[in-house]
Amino acid sequence: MDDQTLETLSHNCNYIVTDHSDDPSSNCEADSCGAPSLLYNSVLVPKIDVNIDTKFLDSTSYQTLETVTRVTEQIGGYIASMAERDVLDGNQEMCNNEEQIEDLGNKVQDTILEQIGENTASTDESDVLDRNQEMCSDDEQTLPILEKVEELGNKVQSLKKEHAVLCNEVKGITSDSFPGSEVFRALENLSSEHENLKNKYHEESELLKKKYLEECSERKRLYNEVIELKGNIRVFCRCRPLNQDEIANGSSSVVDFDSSQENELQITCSDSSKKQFKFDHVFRPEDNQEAVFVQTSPIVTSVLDGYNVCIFAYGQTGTGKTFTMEGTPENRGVNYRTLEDLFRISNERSSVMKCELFVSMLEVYNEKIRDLLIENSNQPAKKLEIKQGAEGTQEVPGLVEARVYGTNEVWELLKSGSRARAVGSTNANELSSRSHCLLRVTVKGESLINGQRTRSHLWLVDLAGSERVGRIEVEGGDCKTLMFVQISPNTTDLGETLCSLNFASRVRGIEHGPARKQADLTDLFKYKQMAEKAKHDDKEMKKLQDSIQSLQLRLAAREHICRSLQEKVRDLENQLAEERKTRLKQETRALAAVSVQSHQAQKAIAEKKATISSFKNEAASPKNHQFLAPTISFTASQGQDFRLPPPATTQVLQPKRRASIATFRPEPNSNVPTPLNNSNARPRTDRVLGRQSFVWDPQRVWRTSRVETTVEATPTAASRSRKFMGSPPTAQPGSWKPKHPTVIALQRKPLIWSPLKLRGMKSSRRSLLPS
Ligand SMILES: Nc1ncnc2c1ncn2[C@@H]1O[C@H](COP(=O)(O)OP(=O)(O)OP(=O)(O)O)[C@@H](O)[C@H]1O
Repeated sequence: MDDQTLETLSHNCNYIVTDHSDDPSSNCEADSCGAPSLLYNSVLVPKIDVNIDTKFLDSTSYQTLETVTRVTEQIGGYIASMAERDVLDGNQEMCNNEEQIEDLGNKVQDTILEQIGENTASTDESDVLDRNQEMCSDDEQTLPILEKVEELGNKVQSLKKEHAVLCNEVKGITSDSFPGSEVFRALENLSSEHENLKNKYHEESELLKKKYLEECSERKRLYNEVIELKGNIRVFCRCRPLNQDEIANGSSSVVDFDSSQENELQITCSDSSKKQFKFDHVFRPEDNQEAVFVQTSPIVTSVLDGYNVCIFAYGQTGTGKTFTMEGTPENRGVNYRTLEDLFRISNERSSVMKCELFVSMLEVYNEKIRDLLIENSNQPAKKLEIKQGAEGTQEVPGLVEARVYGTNEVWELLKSGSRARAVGSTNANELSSRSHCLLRVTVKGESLINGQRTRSHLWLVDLAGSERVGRIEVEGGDCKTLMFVQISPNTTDLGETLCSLNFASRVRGIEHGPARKQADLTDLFKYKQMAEKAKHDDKEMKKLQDSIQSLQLRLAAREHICRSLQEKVRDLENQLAEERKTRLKQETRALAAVSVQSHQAQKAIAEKKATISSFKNEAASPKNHQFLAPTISFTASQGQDFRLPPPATTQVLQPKRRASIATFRPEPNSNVPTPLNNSNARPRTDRVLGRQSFVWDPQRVWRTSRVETTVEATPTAASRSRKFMGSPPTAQPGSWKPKHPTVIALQRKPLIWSPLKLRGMKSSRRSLLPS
């Protein structure tokens, strides 16, 4: 193929090779030219787009292109088939295919070139030229075909290289790289082993956690014990050096430190006598701030353990209280070092404890409290007061609490507090001598292991000059206290030095109760309030229950009374009814008896009359006139008159009525008060009647007695209730026998008229009633 032909072809053909290997989204979809790209087992087979403008190709070239497409498809097919097979086989296949691909690539290249060459040869030159001209006018951008072919060749080469690399990679992949059933089993074993280990680890970690907590509390306890053994009030004495002026004035020191006697000092008095003082630690003039803090820090650690701590400096003006507590930027004092230490320890414990630090600063001057951080918070001045908080702690409500995160911030706060302190007076030194400066550090801690919360305070106090303070009250509180007694060695300050040392010795002798660990009091207070409320509610409930119980008892008693009253009413009503019945019966029977007797009497009288008339007739004869028949008059209840012979007394025969008498009889062995055994209701003895009667007291009857009738009580009533004593015990209806003498007499002895009896009546009161 000559250059011209190639040039012509380059103008007529547009043959673009596009590499899609960077496109991760490419997949097995074939494009318009049928060149597939494959993604298999993370091996990206690059997709080749061969875009040839077919309008410039004849049928042969077109066939060639088809061949190329087919070949490409074959390559894709090989790769696809390789993908479908086992990787091991695929690996081998890949190696075999490598050569095939190479051959095919060469074949494709040759075929294209050959076909293009043939095509060029067979094409009419003039036609090609025409087309070339057309192409030039249509598309100036078309690349020469040779370049394209070369490019394609390069691509094929680079693909080969890539393929070779991939093959090597595939070779590296052995069957062991793929999970077989054994691998799965091993994995399962591993996973179960892992699970067991996890559980074991969890158990062990729980155990360790528990042990850790125990150890922590033990450490705290022991630490606290050590502090307590040292004394909850510890007194350190610090003597400042003689200053330049004093040295210049030739002043000498009155304080002696005996190196053999640690923690002791001697004061040479004006009379040359020596006074010895002993403290928990004695700092000499040459001891620096660091040495002071080494002794101070153990007590500071207690704050993080949840204990309240108070460190204060006491002493004459100019003895170094402020120097010890605040210090200078070069020689920082206890305040700064304490906070530094708190941050350090809280950071060390950060994995087990969450700590928040807050700082407040106040000044007590002329018995007024001034918030020294108020200037920072742009808040108006408030009247602050010390109040007794929950659990007896001293609180200052409304005091600014600044959260601090680091020592730099603390230093800034301390400086601004000191500035605020100085603002109040034109003479800062004068003010500092008269006022107390208090720095409060609040530590809020929360254990990340058991969630226990603590809230403790560290008070760092720089007191006013001791000579200005009338009296200091050290109260039996629950915090660990450290006092710095500051002294001057100067002879001129001897008096004040002795005063301070004496006071400090007394303070050291104070027996302080054991410090208590401070829980977060806000929660505690809340719970305490709730507990108190619950207690109060319990009490109220108990009271209510008691009153309900007593009301129930009263109600039951009243119900009982009511029931017994109802019972009594019923009994009395029954008794009354029975009595009425009995009385009615008695009267009826008595009347019936009287009527029978009167009837018999009438009959007898009629007989007697007949006898008498016959007797009269007999008597009419002279021999019989010696006897005078008497006249008898007798009045019966039925209105019949029985005339008795004079001078006999006429008596009206009436059925006698007898009222029932109710008596109260005590139950045998009964303590129930009755009219008989109750002196208030004792019955009067009716001597005339020979019976007992009583004064009726309805109330007593209802309350105490049982109503009983005497003999006259009805049998039914008696049988119903044993209250009716004296009634016939076996009385049955109809078998009852009257006891009324008249009735008995009338029943038993029928009145039979006899003149013989009339004779006996002359001298006595005549009666038809049996004696
Ligand atoms: N141990 C010391 N070493 C070096 N200098 C000291 C020491 N103690 C105190 N001073 C210095 O003595 C001076 C007075 O100290 P400072 O102001 O702390 O006394 P103070 O007791 O706080 O007085 P005031 O009661 O008036 O506030 C300061 O200049 C301070 O630097």
